[in-house]
Amino acid sequence: MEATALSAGFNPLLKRKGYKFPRSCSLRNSMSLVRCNSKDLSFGLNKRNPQGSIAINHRGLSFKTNAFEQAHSVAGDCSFDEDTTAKTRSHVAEDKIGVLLLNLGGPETLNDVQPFLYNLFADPDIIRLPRPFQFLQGTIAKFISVVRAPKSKEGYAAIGGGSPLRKITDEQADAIQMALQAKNIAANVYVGMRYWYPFTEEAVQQIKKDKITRLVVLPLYPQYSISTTGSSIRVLQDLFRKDPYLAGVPVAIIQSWYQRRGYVNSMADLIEKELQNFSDSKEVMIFFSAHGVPVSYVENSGDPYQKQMEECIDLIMKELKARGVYNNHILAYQSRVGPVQWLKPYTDEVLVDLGKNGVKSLLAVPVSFVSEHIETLEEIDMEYRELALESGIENWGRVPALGLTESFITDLADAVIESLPSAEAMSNPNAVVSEDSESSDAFSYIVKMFFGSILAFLLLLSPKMIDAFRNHII
Ligand SMILES: C=CC1=C(C)c2cc3[nH]c(cc4nc(cc5[nH]c(cc1n2)c(C)c5CCC(=O)O)C(CCC(=O)O)=C4C)c(C)c3C=C
Ligand SMILES: [Fe+2]
Repeated sequence: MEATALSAGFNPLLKRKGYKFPRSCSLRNSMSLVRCNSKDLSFGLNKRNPQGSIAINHRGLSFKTNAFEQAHSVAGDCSFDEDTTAKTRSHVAEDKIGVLLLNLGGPETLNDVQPFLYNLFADPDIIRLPRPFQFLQGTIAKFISVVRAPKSKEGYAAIGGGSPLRKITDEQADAIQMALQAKNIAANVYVGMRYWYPFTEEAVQQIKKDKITRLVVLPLYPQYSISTTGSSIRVLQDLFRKDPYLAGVPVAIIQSWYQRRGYVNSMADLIEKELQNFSDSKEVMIFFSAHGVPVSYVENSGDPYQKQMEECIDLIMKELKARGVYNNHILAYQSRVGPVQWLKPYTDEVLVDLGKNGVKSLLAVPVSFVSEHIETLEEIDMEYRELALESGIENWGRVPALGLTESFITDLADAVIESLPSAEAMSNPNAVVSEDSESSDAFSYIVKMFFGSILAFLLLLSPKMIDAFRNHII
């Protein structure tokens, strides 16, 4: 896991601070620190419960923890040194802790689809225009969102008329809050979406209202990409810099967590379980399908997404091998949009090739996201399944998203706890992004803007471009 304080975290490539955290921590907090509704919580130390276990039941979810086990080590991999443990303890005692889950957001009704797409394409981390053309971002976003909306609406209509992302993320927030309570950490867990309600701005307002004094930011993307975690953190940075209260709140950002044991093991559990549904389980091709990003992100902007994705798959496969599962596997990228090159190989092309090459059984594993969403429920379950069956694959399976899997939620709670001591206030709230010297030449700027606008509109209106945005299905 990489956790960085807010001031260090916004450009992981340039400003990595080099924090190193253990995979688990030892906590010696008093149980009296647990604050929650007594109906939801029971614990005690008596003859019937000599381990001092704590059971929490809340909205149908339940967690158990062992107070004594916690007192020594949560998972036993390794533990914080005395100093870090003492710091964690003092934060828990003195601070009002908040956890902000960052996610993408999704349209809840078909009427939301076009404005949701507008928000997405208006994000300069999604459509990255050269500086002289950035004033066109809103217009281009409007244009693409209108062109793409009908196709997108079909997809959302096929999964029940809207994205399930808000509901699932709220449930994950509740579950993480309870898992933290089970580990003697009282925290408020907030959800901040990038492109739809509840927006990150709303969550941040609530954090301020609640007078949170220490914040952990946990993006719900296992791997870091400029287009996902990077984009959300940029928004957060702007909000924190502008506000004197927030600028002083110590913040820790967990940039990526695909390498955590709890995550890797939970993924391996799901894959192992799903393999059992095949009669020829040893012959099944494990097909990891990740959301793509344009190649330029990786090659020109240093996006670590592809490297992290490959490492993530290696870790999961190593874990499976350690369990005696030796299936073949492959990684491909799905969901490309627009006319540029995306990370290869493309999921649809690989499925066709595998079918041609005689693969008969295939287990699809969505790996870049931890909730069910349009790309698992529509793109994988419907479109790719159909394509695979047409291409000669006879047995198809799909691993569910991690969602509320207990071992996974518990591990995220551990990640939060481990990052608490590293939280730091923004060190330089007045820092402003330096102006590009290019724009100082006013005349050349105006000329570029004028011809740029004409060129951009000609390009955008070309039939090839319209088709690329309309038909590359997400
Ligand atoms: C790690 C996950 C994701 C990456 C990386 C990512 C990059 C990325 N996405 C688009 C364009 C679209 N994404 C859309 C939906 C969508 N994207 C992700 C995740 C990642 N995106 C999720 C989980 C979702 C679904 C949300 C939901 O409603 O359930 C869409 C809209 C869907 C559609 O039109 O059909 C678009 C468009 C780009 C351009 C990009 C990288 C630059
Ligand atoms: Fe996306």
